Parts: sequence; structure tokens; C-alpha cells
Amino acid sequence: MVLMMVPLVGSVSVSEVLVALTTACLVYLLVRYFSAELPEGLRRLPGPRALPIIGNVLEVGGRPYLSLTAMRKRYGDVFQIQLGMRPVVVLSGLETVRQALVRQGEEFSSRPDLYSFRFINEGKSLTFSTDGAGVWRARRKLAYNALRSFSTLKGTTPEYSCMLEEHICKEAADLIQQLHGVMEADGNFDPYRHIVVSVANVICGMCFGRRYNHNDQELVGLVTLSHEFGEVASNGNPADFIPALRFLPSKAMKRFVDVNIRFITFVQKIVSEHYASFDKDNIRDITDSLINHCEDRKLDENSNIQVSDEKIVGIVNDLFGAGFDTVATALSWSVMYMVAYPELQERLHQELKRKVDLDRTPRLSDKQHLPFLEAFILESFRHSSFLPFTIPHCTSKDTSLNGYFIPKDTCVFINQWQINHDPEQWTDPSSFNPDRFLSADGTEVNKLLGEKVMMFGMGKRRCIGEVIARNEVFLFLAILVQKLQFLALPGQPVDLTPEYGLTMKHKRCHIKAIVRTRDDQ
Ligand code: HEM
Repeated sequence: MVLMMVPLVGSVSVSEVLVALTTACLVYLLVRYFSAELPEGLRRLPGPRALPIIGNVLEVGGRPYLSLTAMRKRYGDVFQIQLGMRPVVVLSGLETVRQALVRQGEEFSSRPDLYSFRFINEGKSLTFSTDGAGVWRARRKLAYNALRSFSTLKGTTPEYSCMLEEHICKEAADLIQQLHGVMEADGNFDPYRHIVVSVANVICGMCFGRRYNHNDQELVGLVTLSHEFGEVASNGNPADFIPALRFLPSKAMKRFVDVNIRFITFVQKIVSEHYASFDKDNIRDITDSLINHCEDRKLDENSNIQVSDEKIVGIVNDLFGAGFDTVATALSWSVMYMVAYPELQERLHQELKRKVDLDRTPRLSDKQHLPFLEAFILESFRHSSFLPFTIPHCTSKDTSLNGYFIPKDTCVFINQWQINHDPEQWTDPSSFNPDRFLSADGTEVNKLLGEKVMMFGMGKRRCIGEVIARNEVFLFLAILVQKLQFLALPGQPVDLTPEYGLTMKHKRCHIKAIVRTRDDQ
């Protein structure tokens, strides 16, 4: 957002429109500053001094997770910046964030009315929209129950403990075939490009009861567009913070709108097909179960929260959207860490060999016997912190935190990256060291420490796909580590610098994989 805002501001600084705007903003800020009353006993939020119109955009820069972490050292766990004309409160520190999102959860669990969020799922997103508490809660419960039922459903054969396990095992086996094929054809591959299709197939299986070929242009085109989405959705776009800018052309915003239209068109086509073939006695997937809920609800005259059919069936957009890029990014980072640290990759393989054997496919139940893999995943989450901020929150009423007054409707950023790299919590936070999560003899994972890694948010808005996501990352990785060895290409060192976005990716690159045979174990 910040990167996009700077050139835009520069290109129109000479126009009359902005001169008028500057004056209006200055007046607005001055009036706001002097008129804001402070309740007795509470302090004004600390924070850097803001420039007119652009606020603190220049200081925040292109890597807000780093600059806002640095500002926390100066201003503490709760401080305020100004993004354009919008004040934003930034929260850091595990205990402060827990206080806000859990103990004061009711006050901190709304979403801000950001212009760009209106284009996501046509403004009806469960995740991004400003639905009132009642509607949001009802939709969230529906989404949570649908996800739980369709992931824990019995597999089609007894060898699988549940449908989620079945989907993952089949997709992981197919991914290995794919990678083998690409290695034979090209000698290298882009890990994210292939992983994202396999992961998307797992969520497509649950949501739509179907899977796509790795070369299906419609799906591949869609799931590889997440960069365009994340660039704007990470923490808005310039027009979210300087309202007048929404009337000026913006390439990034246009791409963002286009991605959202493509996305919704893709899902709506599938939903229409589901309506056409819907059979109440044969609920095939999450889409069917949501359609069924609409039918049932029409019979229930006592339901007091009114949610439109569109908003109910539209939940499937959120589940599909949230379900592939996040997990694929997590897996892609894990693969890159294995490439960067071959000795850790070997330890992972040896653990699998000892605890699972190489002849049978790992299962979800193997998790408890693979502490090093669990520690490795925790460290990949912590170190990459690929979701550096939660989705922006907003205060639902005037409140206070750590003695500071925060007015109603204030946009709140939660800095997960800071929590995961806080030197007060983590020894040598910048080094990649899975052993930090293991007991001295390496046989047990320190669960308490593991819970301090913040990747899924906290409290009322905590991710509803967390269990599924953790299971997916574990099982995909276990199967990949068992069957493949990942390596850097000669002369191409691994670059683990994250590229900023809603989900931060490592630089797109090519690596190679060797299929492990019994002889070279
Ligand atoms: C490693 C993978 C994942 C990570 C790191 C992750 C992380 C997050 C985070 C940080 C939030 C925002 C929390 C907040 O605003 O405070 C979130 C929200 C959400 N996630 Fe996930 N997520 C992952 C996978 C999934 C999956 C697989 C699904 C569903 C299939 C999912 C569904 C959702 C939904 C629907 C929300 C919005 C909840 C709400 O606004 O009430 N996520 N997730």
C-alpha cells in the first residue's frame, strides 16, 4: 500500500485538486486534534508526527512490518500512525495483543470500512466486510461448522481417517508425480506454482466436490494471481486512506478489482451448477450444505438474525479464497527452508524413516511421533511470519488499552511479525532454529512456546481454518520429505527475503527435486 501511495501522491502534487485537498486536510486534522476530548485518566496515543495528506507513509515505507516493529521500540506496544487521512493504531507485544483481541475482544473485533474491501466478494465477504456483529457471528458459525463437517467426514475407504486426510494424501501423491514429470522435462521447477494447485485442490474438494488438473488454465490462472490480491488487501490501498484518490486511476487498484471479478465469476459458475443439480438427500460438499441451510432457514420462522441467501452461499468464496494461498505459501516457505538448510532436511527425512518407515504413506496420526517435523513447521511459521499482520481490525466503540484512549471506528493493525521476532520472547530471533521448540533430548515439542508463535490471529477473529491448515502443512510436508529431496540449482543461492503483501512470499525461484529411492536412504 505504502509503496503504491508514494508515486500516486507525487504525480498529482501540482494539481489544483490537491492544493484544495491539502487545505481541507489541514483544517480537518487541526479541528480533529483540538476537538478530540480525552476521557479522564487516559492518555493520548503516542506516535510519530504526521505530514499533511500523506501522514506517516514515508516512514512506514515498503516493509511496514519492519518499520512498525522499529517504531514499537520508540513508542511502545500501543501507538498511532497516520496513513493518509486515517489514524491507525498499531498493536505489538504478545500480552498487549492478547489483552486487546481476547480480553477486550468485543471492542476490537470489527473490520474497518476500507474502500478496497468493498470489491472483495462484492462487499459481502465474511472476512473483510463490515457486517454487524450479529450477522458476522452467524456467518462465521456456519462457515466453521461447514468446514469442520466436511474435513472430518469419513473418507471413501477405511484407510483414511477422514476426508481431509484423503484429499491431502491423494493430492500429495499427485504433486510428487507432477514434480517428477517437470524435473524430467525441464530439470527444475517453481515450487509455489505447483504446490498452490495441489493445495487449491484440497479446498476445492471440500467446497465444490471437484479437483482440477495441474494444467487447467482456468484454475492455474486464478490461483497464481494471489500477488495482485495481496498487494492491495495487505493493508489497503492509497484510496483507503486518502478518499479523494479513489477518483484517480490506479493500475494496482484496477488489477485488484479484476482479480476479484475473476475470482467471483469462477465461484459463481460452480455455485450455479450446484443449484441446478441440488438434491436435499445428497449433500455433496460445502456449497451444497450452505444451499441446504438456506432452504432449511426458510422453514424456520423463529430465526432472529436475517442473513440473505447470497451472503450464506457466498461464504464459500471466503473459504476457497482463504484456503489455498495461505497454506500454499506456508508449504512453499517450508520447502525453501529445507533447500537453504540441507542438514535440517536430512534430519526431517531420517525422523520419517525411523518413525513412519519409507514404505507406508504418513498419516495425520503420525504427528505425535514426529516432533522434529512439528518443530520445523513452527519455526518456518515464526521465522517467515508470512502473514506479518492480521487482517485489519477496527474498534466497535470508544475504548482504552494500556492506559491510552482509542476512539470508536479506529483502524487497528496487529503486528504478528513483531510478536514472532520479539527479542524479549525469542533467543536470537533472526536465526532459523527449529530446535528452540524441542526438549533437550529432542523427543518433545515445547507446546507452550509453540503457542507463542502468532500466525492465525487471536480471539474472536481467529482464523477458522487453523486446524485444517496445520493438518495440511504437516501431512503435505511429511509426504514430500519422505519421497523427495529438494535442492538449490547450482550457482543459484536461496534468497529468503520476503516480498511484502497480505501473505509474504519468498522471491519466486526455481529449484530441483530428486525422488528418493530405497538404496540412497
Ligand atoms: C497457514 C494457513 C493459514 C494462516 C496462516 C491463516 C491466518 C489467518 C489470519 C491471520 C486471519 C485473520 C485473523 C484476524 O483478522 O485477526 C485469518 C482469518 C481467516 N481465515 Fe485463515 N489462515 C490460514 C488458513 C486458512 C484456511 C485453510 C481457511 C479455510 C479453509 C481459512 C479461513 C479463514 C477465514 C474465513 C478467516 C476470516 C475470519 C473472520 O474474519 O472472522 N484460513 N486467517
